[in-house]
Parts: sequence; structure tokens; C-alpha cells
Amino acid sequence: MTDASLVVTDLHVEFSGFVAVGGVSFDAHPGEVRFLIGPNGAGKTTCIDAITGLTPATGSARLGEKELLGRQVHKIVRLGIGRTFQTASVFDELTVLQNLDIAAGRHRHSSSLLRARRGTDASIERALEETGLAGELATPAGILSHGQKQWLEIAMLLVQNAKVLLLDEPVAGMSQDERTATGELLQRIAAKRIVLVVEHDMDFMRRFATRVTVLHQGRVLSQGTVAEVQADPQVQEVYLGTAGAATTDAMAIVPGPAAGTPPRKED
Ligand SMILES: Nc1ncnc2c1ncn2[C@@H]1O[C@H](COP(=O)(O)OP(=O)(O)OP(=O)(O)O)[C@@H](O)[C@H]1O
Repeated sequence: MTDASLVVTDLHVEFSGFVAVGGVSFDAHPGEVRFLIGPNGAGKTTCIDAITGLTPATGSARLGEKELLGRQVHKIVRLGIGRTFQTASVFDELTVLQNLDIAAGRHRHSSSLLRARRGTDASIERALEETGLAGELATPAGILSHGQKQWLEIAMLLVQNAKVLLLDEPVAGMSQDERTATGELLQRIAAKRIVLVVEHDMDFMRRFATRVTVLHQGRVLSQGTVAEVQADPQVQEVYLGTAGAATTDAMAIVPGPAAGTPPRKED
């Protein structure tokens, strides 16, 4: 739960002289589902890595009054910044409840699962309800569907009371129904938190984004509503390789690594 905004200003990341992120600025507010999109290698994940302290960066990334850059990873987590990775990082051999217990900093022996419901924290109850996993309490995470695993990761962030959820390709590999359920979940979560989604799935972006920032070669190419960025000739050029030939359906095509390269079809 937060009233504060995430404000990223002039973010800069270099790897041995290679500028992966070269002066990126954007903001994200509670109440919106914010998207960061762009071709492969555009710098999206690096931005999230910088905000979460995994990669050194210059510039500024503030949550409200608090500067995040320069802090250690665990201190950034403690300020309420949570993230997911492209591959779900849940404990497959543990149940949904045990995974959530770990997120909440508790240890529950498997024998106590019989009285699991009685011993469940209010925060875990809420996260289970919110993510639709309430019926899967005793299910080993390893046999959840791909979508359910992603929802479990999101539930773990909710249990930790994350104020900011940075989600790296949350719907990759999901069925259409799971994508829709995930989009609706993100809209619910975003009512009181900051949700920033890195995505390649343009259909998903179009359906659920409130505002979008398009990155290209480490810089902001365009920002605005879905309609605004889709109408931007620069975005069309990057996504199709030919400015002017694009239609508003241009972004149904997953971008290639650079303008001029053949577009890659959506998975
Ligand atoms: N640790 C690293 N060392 C060197 N170069 C890196 C490192 N991490 C990322 N890069 C480079 O920085 C650029 C941006 O990478 P990044 O992963 O942020 O892009 P992305 O937009 O998330 O791409 P994708 O959609 O393919 O995940 C790429 O050229 C990548 O090769």
C-alpha cells in the first residue's frame, strides 16, 4: 500500500564501457499498470536490475522521498520494492502455503499443514484470495500450472507487503486465459501499489497498460498511453523497420533487436 510514486530520472548503466541504459527517465504511480516495452536488448531488465540494486547505476530512482540507487539489495527490498524474474523462482518441492510462509519469514513443518488454515496469517489469506490460489494451499508449487507459479510469486510479494512490484515478462508462456487472469490481477493489485511490467506480449500490453514507456538501445523512444505510443512513427519504425508502413496493429508484432531487422512473430 503506497501513495508514493516511483520516479526514475536520468538512469545510466554501463557494462565495461557499453551503455546499456543511457539516461532513461520515467515514473510510475499507484493506480496504474505501467509498462516498459522495447526490442530485445533495449535495456528493460537492466532498468529493473538498477532499481533493485542488482546492477550499479547513476542517476536517480526514488520511491517517494527515498533514493534507491546506492543502497544494498536487501535494504531496497525492505523499502518495499519487490520483483519477479523471467523464470519463476518458487520452491517447487514446497507447498503453496510453505512458499508463502517463507515469504512471510515463517517456517511451517509439513505436519502442521493439516491445521494449515487455522494457522494462516491474515496477510497470507489476503494474498491467496487476491491471486486466486486459495484452493491450492497444500499443492506442491512444482505441480502448479505455469500461470499459477507466476501468481504464487506475486502472492509472495504481496505477503511481503511490497509497495512496488516490478514484474519481468509475467505472462511469458501463459495460456490466453491465464494472461487475462493475470492482467485482471495486476489491475486489482495496482489499485494500491505501483506495478511496473516489462513485457514482450503486445496484445497483453494493449489490453492492460495504463501508460507505456518504449525503450530502444538504452534510451526512451516514446512514452504515453497505448494509443499515443502506437501512433508514434518512431515506435512504428523500430517495431516494423519501416516508418509510415505501420498501422495501429504494428505492435502486434514482437520487435526484433533493431530497426531494419525482420520482425519476430509473437509467441
Ligand atoms: N551483465 C551484463 N554485462 C554486459 N552486458 C549486459 C549485461 N546485462 C545486460 N547487458 C547488455 O545490456 C543490453 C540491455 O540488456 P537488457 O537485458 O536490459 O535488455 P532487455 O530490454 O531486457 O532485453 P530482453 O527483452 O531481450 O530481455 C543488452 O545489449 C545486453 O546484452
